[in-house]
Amino acid sequence: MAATLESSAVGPLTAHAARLSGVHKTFGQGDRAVVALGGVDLQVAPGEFVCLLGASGCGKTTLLNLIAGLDRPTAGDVEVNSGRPAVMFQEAALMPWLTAAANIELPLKLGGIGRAERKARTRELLDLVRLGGADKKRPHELSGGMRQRVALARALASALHTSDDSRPSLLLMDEPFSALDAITRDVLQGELIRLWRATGAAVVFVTHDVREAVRLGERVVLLSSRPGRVVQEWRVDGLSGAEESQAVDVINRRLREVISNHAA
Ligand SMILES: Nc1ncnc2c1ncn2[C@@H]1O[C@H](COP(=O)(O)OP(=O)(O)OP(=O)(O)O)[C@@H](O)[C@H]1O
Repeated sequence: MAATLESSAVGPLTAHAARLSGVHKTFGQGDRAVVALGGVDLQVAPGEFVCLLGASGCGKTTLLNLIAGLDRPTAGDVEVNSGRPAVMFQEAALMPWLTAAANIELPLKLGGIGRAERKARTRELLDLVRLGGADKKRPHELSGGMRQRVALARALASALHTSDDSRPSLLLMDEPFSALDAITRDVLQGELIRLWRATGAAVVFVTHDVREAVRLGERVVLLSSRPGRVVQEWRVDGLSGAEESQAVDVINRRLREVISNHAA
């Protein structure tokens, strides 16, 4: 993929879309302090697809918020070498009064892109997420899966078109498919892989579903709970069907160990 090949030309100092070094995050103070992250080191290469996996409450969302610049670490460094990262959440969070097309167009408008280019890019993105015929519909007229497609197109609009072209795009996804039924989730996972290949954006995808992490990611990063730390990583790209099932078993076992250690 082009973005992967280009990464070697970027040079060692900038060969990452995001880099976290010794990141700590504590909420509150004194007796009530919650150490959400206790020293996280993580690098995401340009164009890489990384899945963050962990039990509920282990700090996945906190980590994503830090990369997005929505919050600051208590200690450590978060470096992001991309345009403004785009974020996609579990709920589509669309503007209810705007059509599907207008929701996708909004970040382009806010990014100061001219009307003709905006319309053309929106049309391309609608086609990319296979919603060409639903452009004039408002969110309440769409199914949950369609709303997530609009949210995906909007995130891509924001990641790809407000970023300075010399820097890689970064898409941050917080359990974006977890509220969907199994069939719609399966379809959208396939779409996401297709879009990721087509755009070359780096993706950090948060999930607590091991199967989803292995299917989507090139790398799966397991976090421990309270404090959240990187426990183990696996490369999971290019696996055959049987190897993929094996990886799911191994990672599931390790996830259960991490959860039971925490509970003990
Ligand atoms: N603003 C906040 N104030 C206080 N505590 C917080 C705040 N945000 C998160 N926490 C705590 O930090 C820890 C990590 O939360 P976070 O939402 O990042 O976990 P998560 O892994 O995303 O969870 P889930 O999978 O359930 O969404 C939790 O113990 C949570 O209660």
